[in-house]
Amino acid sequence: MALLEVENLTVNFYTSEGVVTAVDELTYEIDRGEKFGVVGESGAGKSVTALSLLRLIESPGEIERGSIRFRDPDTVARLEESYPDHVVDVEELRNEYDLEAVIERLEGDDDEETELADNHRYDELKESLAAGELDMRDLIDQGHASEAGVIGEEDFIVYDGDEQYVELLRAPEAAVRSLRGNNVAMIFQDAQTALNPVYTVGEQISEAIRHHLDYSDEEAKQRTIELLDQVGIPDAENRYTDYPHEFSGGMQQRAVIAMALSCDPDVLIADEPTTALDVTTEAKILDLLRDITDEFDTAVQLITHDLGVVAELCDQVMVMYAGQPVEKAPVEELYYDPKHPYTVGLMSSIPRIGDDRERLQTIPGSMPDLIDTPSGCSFHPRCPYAEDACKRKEPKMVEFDEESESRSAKCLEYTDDLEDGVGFTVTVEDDRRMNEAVSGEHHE
Ligand SMILES: Nc1ncnc2c1ncn2[C@@H]1O[C@H](COP(=O)(O)OP(=O)(O)OP(=O)(O)O)[C@@H](O)[C@H]1O
Repeated sequence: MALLEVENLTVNFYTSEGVVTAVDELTYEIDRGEKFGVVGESGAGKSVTALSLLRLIESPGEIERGSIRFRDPDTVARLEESYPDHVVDVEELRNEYDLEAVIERLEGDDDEETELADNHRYDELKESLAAGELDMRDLIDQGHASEAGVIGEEDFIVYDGDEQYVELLRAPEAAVRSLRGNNVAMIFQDAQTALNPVYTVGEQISEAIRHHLDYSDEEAKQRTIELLDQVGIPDAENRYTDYPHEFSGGMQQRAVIAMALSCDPDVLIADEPTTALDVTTEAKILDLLRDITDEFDTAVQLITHDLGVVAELCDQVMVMYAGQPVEKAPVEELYYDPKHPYTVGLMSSIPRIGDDRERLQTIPGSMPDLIDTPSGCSFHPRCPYAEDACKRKEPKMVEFDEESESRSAKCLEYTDDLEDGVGFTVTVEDDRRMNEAVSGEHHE
């Protein structure tokens, strides 16, 4: 069972120009220890997704709906001790409530103005119920059980038989704060903004350790020195008292990684962790991230616009476009056999390490306006293979049986809705892997 499950996550920003849907019904999961890459151009919704996991979306942004479930038995037990009145037993609710009656309660609350009526969710629920596909768990996870008053708005610890998890989106703020750092930590692209220039690097890491763990000053210092050593800071004991400006860019990023790992989180979110670094340092930092997160069995959600970086670190990839995933696959399968034209476009723009040529090709056009996303497939205005159907029909995420279960892509090609189909070919030479990916004749 996955450690982290994100389901139908939708995040809007209410701007003066209109409502920006930055993340749109996003679903994915990450296993314990898995290295999960999230790739896409600027504006795809990668950072908003990451900030949602930490519940750090600020006004005018709002997490509109969805579920973010964190399944770690120790964490469930820890939080249950502090929040014994926020526990839900799904089995009891199944016995107590009739699903149809719960849905009727929602209808009873409804007037024409409500969102539920607006987006036909109520009808969808009824259809799923009629098809025998709806369970109390769905109503809980989709937020309807709390809307209908079946559970409290902050009932976030869920037991269902042997399963147990915390629902981040219903957790009280103090519980979320205890998850941040302890369970889900984040490193940002720019180490300089993460490190405070007026404190020594060592003090800052020690402070993070003391804040989360019950360590004395001396213990925290020893742990910091160990960590600095582990992330490859030479002469860690003496460098403990250095200020951030006395560290090189690569060393600063190593220190930030040490700080993020100091409390042994289950998930580390790394948002473009190597963008500010030169190519050689980037490779070293990615190696370090892989080794050290393997050692601690930490799951990583790596956010980047660069498929080359994903190849260095990740097992699984999700390609995002305009707030939605367009393709998910194990990393090797994605590189050797990409399914979505956007993925192919991204691959074409991977520069080869040591190659000073300009990027081979870039995808023409830019990310659409997220206030008024294009009809049908949101990638169609930029897609070299777009047909009329792509303007009209929104593709579904199609799972592929023939390979691994975790492969899927969102293109009309895979529901046989295209007349000519997508015509790219990808050639990859073994020793050069995906850096030689070449898209078909359509990308001139
Ligand atoms: N504070 C905000 N106010 C309004 N819109 C926002 C805000 N933050 C993000 N957005 C919207 O959300 C979209 C997705 O942003 P996000 O930062 O997640 O993209 P990204 O894929 O991480 O891109 P980048 O690589 O540039 O960080 C943006 O295009 C923007 O329209």
